[in-house]
Amino acid sequence: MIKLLGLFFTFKGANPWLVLFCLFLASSAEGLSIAGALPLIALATDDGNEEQSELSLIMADAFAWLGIDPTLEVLLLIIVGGIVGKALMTLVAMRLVGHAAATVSTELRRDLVDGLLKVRWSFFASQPVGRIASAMSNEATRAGRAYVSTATFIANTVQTLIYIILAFLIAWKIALGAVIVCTLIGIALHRFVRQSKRAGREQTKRTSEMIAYLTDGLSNVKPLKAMAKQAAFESMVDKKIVRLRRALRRQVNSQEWLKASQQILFILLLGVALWSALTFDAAGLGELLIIALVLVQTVNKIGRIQRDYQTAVNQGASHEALSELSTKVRESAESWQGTRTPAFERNCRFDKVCFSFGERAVLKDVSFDLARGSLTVLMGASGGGKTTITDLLLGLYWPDDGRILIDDVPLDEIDLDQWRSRIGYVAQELVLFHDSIAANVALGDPAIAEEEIVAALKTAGAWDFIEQLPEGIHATVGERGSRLSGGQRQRIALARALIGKPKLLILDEVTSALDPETEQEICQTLAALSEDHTIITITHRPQLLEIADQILELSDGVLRQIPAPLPLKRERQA
Ligand SMILES: Nc1ncnc2c1ncn2[C@@H]1O[C@H](COP(=O)(O)OP(=O)(O)OP(=O)(O)O)[C@@H](O)[C@H]1O
Repeated sequence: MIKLLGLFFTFKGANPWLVLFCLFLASSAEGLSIAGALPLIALATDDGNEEQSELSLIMADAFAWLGIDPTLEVLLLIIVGGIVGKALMTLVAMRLVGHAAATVSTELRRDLVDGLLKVRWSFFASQPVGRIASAMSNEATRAGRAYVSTATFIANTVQTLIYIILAFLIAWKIALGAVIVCTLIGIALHRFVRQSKRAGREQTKRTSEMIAYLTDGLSNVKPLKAMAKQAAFESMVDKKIVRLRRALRRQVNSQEWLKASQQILFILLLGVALWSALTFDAAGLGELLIIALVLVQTVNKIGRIQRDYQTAVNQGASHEALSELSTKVRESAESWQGTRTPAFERNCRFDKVCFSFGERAVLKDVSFDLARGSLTVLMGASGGGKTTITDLLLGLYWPDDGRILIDDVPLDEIDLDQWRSRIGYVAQELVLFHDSIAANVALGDPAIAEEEIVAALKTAGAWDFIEQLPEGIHATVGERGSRLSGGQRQRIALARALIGKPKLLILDEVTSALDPETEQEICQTLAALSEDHTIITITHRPQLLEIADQILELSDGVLRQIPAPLPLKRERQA
């Protein structure tokens, strides 16, 4: 709760003091209407002889000072005006809170996305994507609600404090008794608040687990359907749904138990108080009404504070979880000291590079050169470390030993953003966005013109099939590119890599899903591209080997060079 209060008072863009001021005005307006009710009760019950409360005396003085006669109409106007004023000022305050809450959710989401895009590559190996999806959707929304609940808690606390002051002025003994008994009841019922907090944490965790599992399942829906494994998947999802239901039930139970227990204990308190007043004091009707007013309002307001507190801590669990994830993301941020601009005029060199994943040594003293304008084919057994070499080249991992040099400048002295902006990359696992072909090629860069997209698609050998689509480059590719064939996806991914006119092209199995004819076309494209670009491609396909300037084979972490057949490029140049 302290964190939520801190958030309320320190969140940038919110206006907590203005909110508090509006709430203060709202409570004062309500106080005015209560003060107006006292003479009205006296008028209605004709109890002019009864002992006047402190507040009644203050009101009488105020009327005398203002020169107003406290007639029925004036008093009704004060009561109604006070309540209307309270409603309007509360509306202003809670609108401010609502806007701030929306900003809280937005900022948490932005903060998370910003952090995620800066995070070390290895972070993604340890986090299920669905966990992040859940944080972005469910947790951010609940965190915004937690802000509103905290504001409501503060609003009602302010109103209750002001009300208690008034209650003390009306009938201090009854007010004091009510505050003491309500506080004791509050302490006794605090276990329901703790339960709700635990249920909130559980709910956040279970929702996150369920979304993570569902996201993974839906990206594997084809094999699940193909092998009729939906039932097994469904039963796993169902288990997660049931766990979430349990957490939700616990939350509702604790909320309802608190409400019901408060109502029972408070009505008992009221009953005992009224019985005592009637039995021992023989109070008049007016006095009884005042006792009832003070008691009912005090117990209601104190009870409401506890329920608001309960809601805030329940929803605050999501804010807590999201903040923890954001901190983890920030702590995993990628950092580099390099500031030099990579020229890449001559070559890129691996110099005795060693790399391990934990105990597993993946690369042992790997050395090779990528000469500018050459095409290198990297081959070797599955799991041998080929992708790891390209990951090291991208600066996603760093060598345990040895160096990577760009024109003799160590990679760790180079600004990695600048280096990566010179690279075109096609990953082994092709995932396209559920968007148009154009958007998939431009990757959201508005500076890229349509003609450039078309040119890149033509170079990548994708134009033939796109031309036949009624919507052309504006056709949607479907979820993860599901409306396209594997080969069509590869060609779009190649166009995406080519669009930035990169100096270095890194292609991980870029022709694996192509028919021999298209592969031949792509090989010719790559051979032509390698006159201006440097290309390193991971493959096992013989066609690519035929056009390679250099063939490297990785076996047991050791790299060896295989003599390249007469390259087409050299043939053409001859
Ligand atoms: N994030 C990681 N954490 C731990 N081990 C990893 C990680 N990534 C890869 N490995 C391990 O490193 C080794 C090399 O993986 P890499 O992906 O480089 O192989 P590859 O030659 O590209 O394989 P393939 O041809 O099957 O794509 C594998 O044994 C793999 O299990």
